[in-house]
Amino acid sequence: MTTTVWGLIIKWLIVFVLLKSNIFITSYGIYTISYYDDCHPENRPKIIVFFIREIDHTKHEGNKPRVLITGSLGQLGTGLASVMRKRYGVQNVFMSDIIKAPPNVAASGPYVFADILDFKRLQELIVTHSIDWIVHFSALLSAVGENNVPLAMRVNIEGLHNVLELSKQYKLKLFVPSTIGAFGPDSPRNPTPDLTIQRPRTIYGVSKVHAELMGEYYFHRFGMDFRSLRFPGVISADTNPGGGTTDYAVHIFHDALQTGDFTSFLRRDTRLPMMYIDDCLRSVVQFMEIPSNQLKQRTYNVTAMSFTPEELVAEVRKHVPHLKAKYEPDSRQKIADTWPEVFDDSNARADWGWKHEYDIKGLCDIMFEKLRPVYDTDSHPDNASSKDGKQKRTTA
Ligand SMILES: NC(=O)c1ccc[n+]([C@@H]2O[C@H](COP(=O)([O-])OP(=O)(O)OC[C@H]3O[C@@H](n4cnc5c(N)ncnc54)[C@H](O)[C@@H]3O)[C@@H](O)[C@H]2O)c1
Ligand SMILES: C[C@@H](O)[C@H](N)C(=O)O
Repeated sequence: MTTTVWGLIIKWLIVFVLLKSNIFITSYGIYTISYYDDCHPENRPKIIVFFIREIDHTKHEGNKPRVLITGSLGQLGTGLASVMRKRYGVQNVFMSDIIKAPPNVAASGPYVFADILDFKRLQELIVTHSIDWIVHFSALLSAVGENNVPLAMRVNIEGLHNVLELSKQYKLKLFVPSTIGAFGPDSPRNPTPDLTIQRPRTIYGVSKVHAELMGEYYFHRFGMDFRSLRFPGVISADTNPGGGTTDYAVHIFHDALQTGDFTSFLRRDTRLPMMYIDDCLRSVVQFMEIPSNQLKQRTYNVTAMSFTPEELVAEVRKHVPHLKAKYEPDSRQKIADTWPEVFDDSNARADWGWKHEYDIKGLCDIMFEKLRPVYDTDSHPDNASSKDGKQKRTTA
């Protein structure tokens, strides 16, 4: 007999022994199988992969997860959809939001309307498209939330309740990002660990602590696979920030290239944790693919660097030496003064191998590499985006 036939016989003998010994046929075993079912193939133990192949009932291309991203037209969603589509297949990742998608996004893969406050619509999408994971990005950020507290309560709190209930009902894996804004003036600020006092002073922060606690409750009470990462300020070139306290760290790059004049809305010495978007998106994918039993917590801090506006100006001047900078703190200063200065993400690094790639120098290099062509080649400064879809600065 050939080696292949012997291999098959040995494999089936192993399955037979496993079946006989009930290792995977208990209710726990079935749970384990469905759990591994939505893992990336590389992360699956080999025997279970083999066994799943025999009983696989999913119709998804290559057994990849089907993902719904809410609020996907914001700063983080478009990039995450692109990363996940490369990994899981274009047709397996559904972008959704309440605004009309720009042509480049509409042409890039499935995009659907979904108001996070509309439970039935979300339910319909989950059932129709056989969704396995939700990445819940819809939110009003810190500064915008303070300007419209009732709306922030609806979107950030009621919206969360909808995705929690649906994830429980349909046994989905749910990712909800949290933030440095989930801490407050009573938290240790340098460094801020995962587990400490959380008494935020913004509706945004309060809604994120609520999300962390509700998600962890659903995990312990119902076994729902809830996961959350607390992000620092995220800095991106391809998309604009959505109205947060850390937005100055994106504005500076556009201002340096557009006018050479930058006004920081935070004081020169306000230190905040930050991260380049590629690190942020990589952390989401890596974290979502870690087997559930390897996670010691459901909510982890992640970060890459911490700097002040003055330190960022110094680094940006290495690329644009003529940059003029002023510091005119506004209402966002009060928020920043209550947030962590340095984030302790040692648990994420130890438990699931989180590692950032971009420090402040790497961040500035990549931001200028991406944004220079946008400002150099486009002769229409009022256009919000260049021909390749890269965004010019549009927010105040
Ligand atoms: N960007 C950051 O620096 C940062 C840092 C920490 C955490 N986060 C979190 O990551 C997530 C994504 O952040 P972002 O920067 O992309 O936010 P963003 O403000 O850029 O985008 C939020 C999106 O939510 C959508 N939205 C608003 N109301 C909605 C509704 N009723 N139904 C559906 N969608 C609605 C908006 O249209 C928008 O596209 C948020 O939960 C945010 O709290 C972001
Ligand atoms: C830090 C983060 O949550 C967001 N960029 C904000 O400033 O609101």
